[in-house]
Amino acid sequence: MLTVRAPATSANLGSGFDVFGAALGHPADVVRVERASETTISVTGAGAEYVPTDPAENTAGVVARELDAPAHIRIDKGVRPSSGLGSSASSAAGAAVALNELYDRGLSDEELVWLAAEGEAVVSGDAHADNVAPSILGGFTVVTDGGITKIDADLPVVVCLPDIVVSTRDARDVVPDSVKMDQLVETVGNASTLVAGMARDDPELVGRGLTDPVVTPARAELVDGYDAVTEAAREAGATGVTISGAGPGVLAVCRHRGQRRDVAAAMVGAFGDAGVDARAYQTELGDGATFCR
Ligand SMILES: Nc1ncnc2c1ncn2[C@@H]1O[C@H](COP(=O)(O)OP(=O)(O)O)[C@@H](O)[C@H]1O
Ligand SMILES: N[C@@H](CCOP(=O)(O)O)C(=O)O
Repeated sequence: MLTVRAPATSANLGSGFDVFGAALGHPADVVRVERASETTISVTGAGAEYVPTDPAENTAGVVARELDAPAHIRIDKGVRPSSGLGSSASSAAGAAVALNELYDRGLSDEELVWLAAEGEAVVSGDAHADNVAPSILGGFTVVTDGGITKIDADLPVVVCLPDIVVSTRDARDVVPDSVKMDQLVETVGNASTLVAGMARDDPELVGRGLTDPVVTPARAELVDGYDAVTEAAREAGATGVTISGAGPGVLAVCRHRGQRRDVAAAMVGAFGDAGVDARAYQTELGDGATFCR
């Protein structure tokens, strides 16, 4: 039996829709695999009751099928589904890394990213790889058709998760079909600023680069209290705030680790004022999938 811990992730980071992603120090899914003649799946942990155990519908089961690696797969969810924290991607990433080793397939990390993205296609309708890439590789990742670039950034963050559900599939439906030239120029500028910030471990630049004039405003409507939470996080010192992935999680970048407590309390409080229960993860950019003993 093999066990892999695959971290939660925050995709998009505002200006990098379907391109940017970051691995979080916590939470994470733990995926255990054992050779079998047919794939079976069992799920425990956060939101387990909402995760399908039919291998054709579970992202980890799809990975096992694509890799022709049947297994008993046990998933302990640290990442609640429909969170905007790459819940479905963590299971896909963990399964891809674990099954590649279990069956000695010899795929590279980049090949595993494209394989795990096939699992994502069953839940969101698109094989977007911006969650599975950081969950496998760690750090901050840039995914394009041409390949994957990784930066090992050191960045304190808070991710606040309200007690509401936004499915990635629904949140993709509200993304505008086209952008205006001034929006394109602003997005390219912000995305470039963010990448420079990641390369320099500079939270001011990363925070500035989170701003996005197209996708985030459209999706903010799906997250009750989003504007107030954003303002509260900024007042508590965050350098920038955006929707994590497709939401409803909200990501805030902090100047230093000691600031995370105040930012987390401000965000949870603002959600509370909007009548929404929430919890906050005080974390940082972290490692990709790792084998456990
Ligand atoms: N292994 C899995 N873990 C979590 N969700 C899964 C898994 N396999 C399939 N799903 C389905 O994926 C959906 C959640 O994925 P998604 O909407 O992308 O949320 P998130 O933003 O947390 O990734 C749910 O409908 C869930 O049933
Ligand atoms: N680029 C995707 C990312 C979805 O992330 P998730 O954590 O909400 O699954 C999108 O924005 O649709």
